[in-house]
Amino acid sequence: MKVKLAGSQSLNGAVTVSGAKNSATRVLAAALLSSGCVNLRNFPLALEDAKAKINFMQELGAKIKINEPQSELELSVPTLSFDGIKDFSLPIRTTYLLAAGALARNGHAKVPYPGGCKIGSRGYDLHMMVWRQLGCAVDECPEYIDVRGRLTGGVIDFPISTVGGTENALMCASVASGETLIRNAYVTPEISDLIAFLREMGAHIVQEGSSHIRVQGSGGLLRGASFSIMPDRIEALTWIILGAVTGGNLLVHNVPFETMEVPLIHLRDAGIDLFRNSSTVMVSPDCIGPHGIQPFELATGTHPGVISDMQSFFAFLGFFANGRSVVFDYRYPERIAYAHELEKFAPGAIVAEPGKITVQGPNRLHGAKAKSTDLRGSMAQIMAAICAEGESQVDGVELALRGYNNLPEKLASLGVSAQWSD
Ligand SMILES: CC(=O)N[C@H]1[C@@H](OP(=O)(O)OP(=O)(O)OC[C@H]2O[C@@H](n3ccc(=O)[nH]c3=O)[C@H](O)[C@@H]2O)O[C@H](CO)[C@@H](O)[C@@H]1O
Ligand SMILES: C=C(OP(=O)(O)O)C(=O)O
Repeated sequence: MKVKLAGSQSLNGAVTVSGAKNSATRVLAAALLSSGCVNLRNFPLALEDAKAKINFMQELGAKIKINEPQSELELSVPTLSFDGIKDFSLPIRTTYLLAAGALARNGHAKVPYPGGCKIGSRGYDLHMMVWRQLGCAVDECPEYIDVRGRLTGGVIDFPISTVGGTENALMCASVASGETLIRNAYVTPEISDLIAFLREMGAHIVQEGSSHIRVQGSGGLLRGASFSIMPDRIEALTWIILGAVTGGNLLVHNVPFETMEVPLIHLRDAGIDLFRNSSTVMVSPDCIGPHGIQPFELATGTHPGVISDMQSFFAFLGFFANGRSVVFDYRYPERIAYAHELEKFAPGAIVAEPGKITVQGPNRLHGAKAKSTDLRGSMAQIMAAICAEGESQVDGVELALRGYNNLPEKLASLGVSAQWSD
């Protein structure tokens, strides 16, 4: 899929941040742990990743009713089995979270190999460790990972901060029999959302300080629940940065400020001062200080810092800064393919080396034809195309649609002229 955009556009009007991809896709899988009915609100139904997971879960046996106008879905799971699955190619990352529900019911899961964005080495050994530590046998078959056994409490000690590993451990431990201790757990805002949902379903999860979690397993399925997905901090940051550089008057609603303090401090240091109340921010030319956008240097890493998924938006912001900005990424040093495509809008402005992106500003961006390489990179290219002088085309934008709910509709409502086509 591609998008053609007329350049030099500003964003005007109001936009509401949708439910977070990195919470919704996890909570959806966690709903498989319930023997009752689960109602999910503020659910980003248009996300490609959500749609792919919903389809796969329906093939497994989940009954899912979608209420599109209300952004809600209702789910119940009379039976759950991998036996009828013919095609195990699932393009999303969090396939491993489909295991817990099946293990709790049948003691057996066939987990599609994890997909997701190609942003560097993305192992799955820690997931196998989780299942093994909780008493299961794991076998890497050609098409899927075979996991078999009765989930039993144990100790899981993560050697690194892992989002997916912590999520998998929490879900498996919640339905295991006995107690599980998760050491060096990594609790992001989206994982706090997952914990809140698991607790709504009756899970006994106690956080001991910031990195130990103790779970008293239920030894079986959990109860039904109703839950509202938290707003997406990455989407919120995207709108704020795009609004700041395009010079329109943009009101962004449903901003989870408490989850993005550090990224906002970096924006303030770069000369972008925001007018905000508890969950809304006004972005307009008045936000930019008298000396324009200031060059900056930052490193992405773990929360509460700037996370790797925000890297491309800061690189994009560097285009407009009065000098040289540097963005380091220690978690995904290979996440630079997009930068070569982004540079097409300002040839010579970006130097991308593993772990380090240098952007020389300020630039007037020119219309270009770019190719999406990953979700956040694709979005940064769309942002550049909106700002550039002249027409641009960004190919492969289904990658951006993996993580931006109703993106074409939201851009159109803000006055951005764009043609989306296959
Ligand atoms: C800690 C961190 O920054 N996590 C990011 C990671 O989450 P995601 O959940 O994809 O990855 P993890 O947080 O689990 O993994 C972090 C690191 O550990 C490695 N790893 C992970 C699991 C495993 O079994 N073996 C293994 O070696 C990965 O290759 C990666 O380098 O990518 C997502 C998509 O960009 C981001 O939203 C997350 O913020
Ligand atoms: C890379 C991302 O997601 P995933 O882990 O689903 O590939 C992302 O959200 O930027």
